[in-house]
Amino acid sequence: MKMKWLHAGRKLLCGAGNPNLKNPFRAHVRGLKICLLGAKGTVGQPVSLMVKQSQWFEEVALYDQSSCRGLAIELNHIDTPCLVTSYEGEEGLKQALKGSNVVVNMTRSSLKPVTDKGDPFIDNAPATEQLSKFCAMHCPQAFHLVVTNPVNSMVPVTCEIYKKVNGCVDPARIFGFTTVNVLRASTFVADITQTPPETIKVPVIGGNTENTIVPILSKTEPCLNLSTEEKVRVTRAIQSAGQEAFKALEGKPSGLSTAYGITRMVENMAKAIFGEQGITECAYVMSNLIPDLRYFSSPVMLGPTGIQKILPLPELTNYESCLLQTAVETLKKDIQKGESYALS
Ligand SMILES: NC(=O)c1ccc[n+]([C@@H]2O[C@H](COP(=O)([O-])OP(=O)(O)OC[C@H]3O[C@@H](n4cnc5c(N)ncnc54)[C@H](O)[C@@H]3O)[C@@H](O)[C@H]2O)c1
Ligand SMILES: O=C(O)C[C@H](O)C(=O)O
Repeated sequence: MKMKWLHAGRKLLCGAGNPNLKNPFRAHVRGLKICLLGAKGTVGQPVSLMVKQSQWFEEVALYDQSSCRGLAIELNHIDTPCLVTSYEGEEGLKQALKGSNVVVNMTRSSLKPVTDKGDPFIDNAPATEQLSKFCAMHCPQAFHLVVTNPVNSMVPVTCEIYKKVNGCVDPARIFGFTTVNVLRASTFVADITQTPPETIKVPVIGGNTENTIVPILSKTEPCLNLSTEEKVRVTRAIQSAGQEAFKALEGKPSGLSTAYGITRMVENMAKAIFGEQGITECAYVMSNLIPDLRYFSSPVMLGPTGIQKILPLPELTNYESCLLQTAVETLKKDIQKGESYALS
């Protein structure tokens, strides 16, 4: 009988769709709310699991066009303090976003099979447009991380929608996710130099597609002596890693390493919100670092209200300058595509 009651009580405490049901024993968790859009997907599910284990979030709000109720119930069986809630429909989306400090857009809206890559922009722009409208209305102050590809165009879509809805956008709070390229860069450099990957830091600038990803291997920390041949080999490996994994995963993106990178990014956002100083991450943001581009990925310093500082471009080698030139030409078109879509 007691077990039954406990089970029923536990069911209620799962709080799927009911954010008011909070366990007072969870109160010691840092009080931030994160909302995960597209939580049911290949990327969304491992992110939900990893964020459930984070000490920085009090509530993890799951939203997807397909119900996340079961996912929330299951995750709440994990005995970490934060509460996972799930929301459905338009009213649910508003509730999911309300009070969120961090929002992650990881949606992919194609009805086509995942193996048919098609044009991810055409597939994904409508959902990003619709969800950004809700974010602009219900949590304009949240740190908004755009994971949905093509990031090069989806960040401009997101920013333009905020401008349309609110008349302005805070460029310090909208981030395009590129961390997975940085993870790959550290790992590949470590492999070639036989060093521990977690000690290697490589700035990766530009954008998030093969010919816009520009690793700055000349500024690797600690300073490493790679031959020209090694630099070219590692650069190509970093640029093509997403597509290689996509093929090997038979038409699915790298869900797990992406989830790891997203968790690192949102935890760093949380630390910055709580006042930790000196946190830098690479992200694709509104920037005037490159005169011809309105958006660019580079190391940025985080603060309690978003990007505190976009770090200056380091001095590049001739090889890196050539890569950057190619990236700039593609980025101009990608940015234009996103802005025109949002303004049409
Ligand atoms: N930036 C990066 O480095 C990076 C890396 C990997 C994946 N991605 C991108 O992340 C996205 C997600 O990839 P995935 O493999 O998890 O896709 P997926 O198809 O497995 O999952 C996407 C989820 O989004 C949901 N969704 C679609 N439209 C929605 C809407 N309007 N509202 C709410 N939910 C909606 C779907 O129901 C689905 O559960 C893709 O755009 C992918 O390209 C980016
Ligand atoms: O989703 C993709 O196209 C690949 C993704 O950006 C990745 O780098 O793994």
